Amino acid sequence: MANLKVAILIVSDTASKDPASDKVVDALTPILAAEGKWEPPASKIVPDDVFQIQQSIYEWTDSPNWYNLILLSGGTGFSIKDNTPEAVSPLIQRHAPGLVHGMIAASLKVTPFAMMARPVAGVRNKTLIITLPGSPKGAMENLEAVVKLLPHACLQSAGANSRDLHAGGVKKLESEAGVGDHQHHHHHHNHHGHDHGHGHKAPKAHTSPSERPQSNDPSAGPNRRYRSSPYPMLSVDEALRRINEQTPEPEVVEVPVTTSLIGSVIAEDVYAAEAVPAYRASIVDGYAIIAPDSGTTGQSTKGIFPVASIAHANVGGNLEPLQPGTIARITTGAPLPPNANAVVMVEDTTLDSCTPDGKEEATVEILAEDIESGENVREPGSDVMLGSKIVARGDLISPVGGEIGLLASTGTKTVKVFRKPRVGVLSTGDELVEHNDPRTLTGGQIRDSNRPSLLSCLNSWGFETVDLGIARDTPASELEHALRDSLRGVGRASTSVDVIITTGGVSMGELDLLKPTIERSLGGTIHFGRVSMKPGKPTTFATVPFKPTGDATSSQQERQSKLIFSLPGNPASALVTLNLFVLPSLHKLTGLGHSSQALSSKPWLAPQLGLPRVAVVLTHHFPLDPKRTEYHRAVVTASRSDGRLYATSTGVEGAGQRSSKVGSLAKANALVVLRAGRGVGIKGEIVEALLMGDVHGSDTRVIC
Ligand SMILES: Nc1nc2c(c(=O)[nH]1)N[C@H]1C(S)=C(S)[C@@H](COP(=O)(O)OP(=O)(O)OC[C@H]3O[C@@H](n4cnc5c(N)ncnc54)[C@H](O)[C@@H]3O)O[C@H]1N2
Ligand code: MOO
Ligand SMILES: [Mg+2]
Repeated sequence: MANLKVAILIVSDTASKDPASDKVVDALTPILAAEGKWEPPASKIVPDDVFQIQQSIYEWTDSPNWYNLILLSGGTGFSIKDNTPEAVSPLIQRHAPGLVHGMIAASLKVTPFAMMARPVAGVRNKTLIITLPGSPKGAMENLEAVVKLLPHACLQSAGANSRDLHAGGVKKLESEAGVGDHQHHHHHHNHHGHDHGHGHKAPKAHTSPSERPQSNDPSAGPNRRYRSSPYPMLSVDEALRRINEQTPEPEVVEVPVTTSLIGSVIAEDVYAAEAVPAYRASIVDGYAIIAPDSGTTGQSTKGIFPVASIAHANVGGNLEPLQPGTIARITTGAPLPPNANAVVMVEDTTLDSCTPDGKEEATVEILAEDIESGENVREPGSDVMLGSKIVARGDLISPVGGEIGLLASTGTKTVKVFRKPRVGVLSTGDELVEHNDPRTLTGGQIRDSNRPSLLSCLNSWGFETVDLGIARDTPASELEHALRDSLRGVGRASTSVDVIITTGGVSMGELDLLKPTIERSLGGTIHFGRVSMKPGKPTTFATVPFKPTGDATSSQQERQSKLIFSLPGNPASALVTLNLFVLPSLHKLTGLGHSSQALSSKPWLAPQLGLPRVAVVLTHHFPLDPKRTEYHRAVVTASRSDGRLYATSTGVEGAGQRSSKVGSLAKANALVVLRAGRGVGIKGEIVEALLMGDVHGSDTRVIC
């Protein structure tokens, strides 16, 4: 069955100028067709340009419309302009040297020049990527050497679940993610022309700017940096989906019951080890009596009775059984004496006589006549039954105190919870100065406001944080070392962190080093590098492989891959994206959202993950961004007169909502979600908002 998708990328300056000159697509197509497993190939031609090669690969591996196999042809030789392996290697997550050996071995049987090829093969996401020589003959020989293995390799790379390969869901996902400049180039070229083979051209200096190949290698210098971002622009929904997909399942730890449990999620049902109350207890202050059994009629509880004994709440030891015709004074919570079966409130009695010394009650008159057996008595286990489930897997230990109270009341010593993630926060940039540095700022210096604002936000959510300080842009290795150290738990992070949050350095500047450092130096995978939102467009999310050190038990505590959220440097952008993207991931790591995951087709939107979403009424016009969804900072109040929530901007005029203005978040307790569009969100309109803080009531009429 032909259901595997293959794309061919021709890398050739010549063919990119004259598509008719390409012969490779026509040479490879029949070889694939003969296998009967491949759809007709998509193809595209790009010049020997790292940026364009990588952009094509991203489109075919990182979009919802991904391909099973990418074959690149050309640019694998030794000539100066041959840079296909350099473009492909950083994007490969798992290398496949066996395929490389297989291809070279096959070529060596034909020509010793095979040693001059520099092929690369491996997997990115679910896609197998293989580079082939640029000559049609060489490309055919190499493909033939491995073609039989490819369907199996591709299915395994895709998780061997071919059902979700290209089923209907793809189109749906695509339309959800389909924002911005994401394009497809699936046309098939049937052109003929001369060979654009590799390796035998005279080296040529790239003197004119347009000929300089672009590169994601920061050491290549500013004149070779990307001039448009290679990262597809995702919708917020697709970005959240990828974060959820990459966030590992939470780990289980056993911890003592203390107040530090607050914010933890229970990992294993807890059953009451003790009944509450453990004995028959009085609910009121009064007198324990022997009331007639229910059903018996005509027997009044009214009358004068001697007070035989006293039961206090803190009583120890055994109580004397109550004799018929007598009553026992008792306090709230105290155990009933044996034989007693009801308690009459002190308010329903009068003192009849005292002891001779005048200090004690001798007889008491009960005024109530219809007290029934069981009245004002808590039976053993009637609050919490012995062995009953008191908290369940997935329950959050809230700061309200109810769950901690239940655990404490039943004498629960330890509980199994999901380990809360440890989060490191790193600022990046040469311009940054500690916020409390006493010196006057000079030149382009900026006070580091992101670290304090992000750390305080994370702490308010109850996560353990590590202040990772500032990493300078120069030398570039400082950033790499800061990231490595915090993953390994050395330096400022004395224990390794689970999640790293960085700010700054993710956009298009020549010193914006986060993306290349993660991909090239840490071998990480960038799951997205741009999101169609305002603020926060260059928000970047990556995972980096992590090898735990130490013994087996400690390795159980460690995750195999760690998450990096590289947020934009602009202070408002950093704080908004922390709220929007990082919180749902931390919630999932904490064990939230599990129960609804099974029910929902969109687990990343489970109500327990991230900020609460509510409907608010706009109290004035809000300007809209024509292209990007805006997360407009606002104050939301609850009207006491109509019970609705009202949103007022923290500033719409001038720089009001500018990404550099962290003050747009001062006093804000909500992000109003304004879908891209023309004009304004109209006063009175109801829109979605994400609540960041407490909502207070308002007496004033907010909207007239
Ligand atoms: N040519 C383009 N330029 C920019 C684009 C674009 O698409 N094309 N995107 C813009 C957007 S949107 C944003 S947001 C910023 C993101 O910038 P970076 O993440 O690369 O951050 P930096 O360049 O390092 O810094 C930006 C800005 O923020 C200040 N900053 C950085 N760290 C801190 C901190 N810890 N505390 C306070 N302020 C900080 C920094 O000094 C800069 O002023 O890029 C646009 N450019
Ligand atoms: O996307 Mo940026 O955060 O607007 O300034
Ligand atoms: Mg920048």
